[in-house]
Amino acid sequence: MTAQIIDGKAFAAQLREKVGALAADFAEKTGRKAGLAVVLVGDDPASQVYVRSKGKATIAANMESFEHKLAGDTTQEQLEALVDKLNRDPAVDGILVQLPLPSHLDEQAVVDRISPAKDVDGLTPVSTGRLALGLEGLVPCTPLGSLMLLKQIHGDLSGMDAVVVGRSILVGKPMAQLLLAENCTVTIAHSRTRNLAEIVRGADIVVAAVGRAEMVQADWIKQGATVIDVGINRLPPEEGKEKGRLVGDVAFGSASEVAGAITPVPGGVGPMTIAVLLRNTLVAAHRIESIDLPEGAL
Ligand SMILES: NC(=O)C1=CN([C@@H]2O[C@H](COP(=O)(O)OP(=O)(O)OC[C@H]3O[C@@H](n4cnc5c(N)ncnc54)[C@H](OP(=O)(O)O)[C@@H]3O)[C@@H](O)[C@H]2O)C=CC1
Ligand SMILES: Nc1nc(=O)c2c([nH]1)NC[C@@H]1CN(c3ccc(C(=O)N[C@@H](CCC(=O)O)C(=O)O)cc3)C=[N+]21
Repeated sequence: MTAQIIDGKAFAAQLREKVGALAADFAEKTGRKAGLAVVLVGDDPASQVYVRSKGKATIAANMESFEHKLAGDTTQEQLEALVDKLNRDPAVDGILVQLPLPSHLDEQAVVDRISPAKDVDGLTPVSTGRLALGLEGLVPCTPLGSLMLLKQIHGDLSGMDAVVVGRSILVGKPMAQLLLAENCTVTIAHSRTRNLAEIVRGADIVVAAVGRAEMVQADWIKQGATVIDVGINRLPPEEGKEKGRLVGDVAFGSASEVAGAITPVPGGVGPMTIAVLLRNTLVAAHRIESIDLPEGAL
């Protein structure tokens, strides 16, 4: 049996369509488009993939896109000054600072500076705290997009055993919170975990968010399990090619012989991240303007 390939690209296109229509209504009601500002410092490869896909999708969804590409040697003061400016800018409803930042910068200090009202990445202490408390708020895009895919496949996730590999503030931790809120029994694994293969083998749902090309092997996967591959890794280019292939954190070819359902890379979680980012920007814009979104619209 080969696994169902979860078509994140198609699901994301549907979500972007809905967001785009609601964004057009928003522009009509307020006389302005919802705006998303993206800040990229330096040249992290996964971030470059992200920026490229994002600008176009934002415009196509009837929103405004503001891109700020800063040099790798940008100072903490310069970056914080930009965040302050975006916080004050009435054309900006969402602020996303691409992570990781170059190592000389204090990531948490930059993130803490983002106005919680514009925190479309769900990374500020206010957003993470609200998620942990089960209060509504802006939820990190990749975990929320991954959850949408899981719910589409399974409906109710209650009682399922979920293993999240990775515990970053951007993916692993909020993913675990969302699965817990869906009544999964959640295990969070990381670089110090012993017997990783064995732990993953117990899972009905595996979320791999590590950043290591094809690390999760087929014989780690329980027969029929659902595998969500968050990883975006660029392999070294083959002979005569300029760019290497994009692969996930799961050995897709062999794992898809064992899994019940699996997301591909590309075409899985990545497009969902962008669609949810647009959704979050629209949600933030409505809150900023004190306008209700239609009930259950997104
Ligand atoms: N598809 C998408 O939309 C997105 C994709 N990504 C991609 O997802 C991946 C993860 O991103 P992110 O969470 O930000 O990465 P981070 O580097 O912040 O976190 C990686 C996590 O993996 C853990 N880890 C590292 N090595 C191992 C190992 N050998 N065994 C078990 N755990 C390990 C780390 O453990 P420890 O905490 O102990 O160091 C850490 O918790 C990257 O490839 C990134 O590019 C990210 C965001 C969105
Ligand atoms: N603050 C912050 N938030 C993030 O969400 C964030 C970040 N920083 N830093 C970088 C990572 C990476 N990331 C991706 C999102 C979508 C694709 C994506 O659309 N991928 C396409 C591939 C497109 C192509 O092939 O070029 C796909 O998987 O199908 C990739 C990568 C978000 N990240």
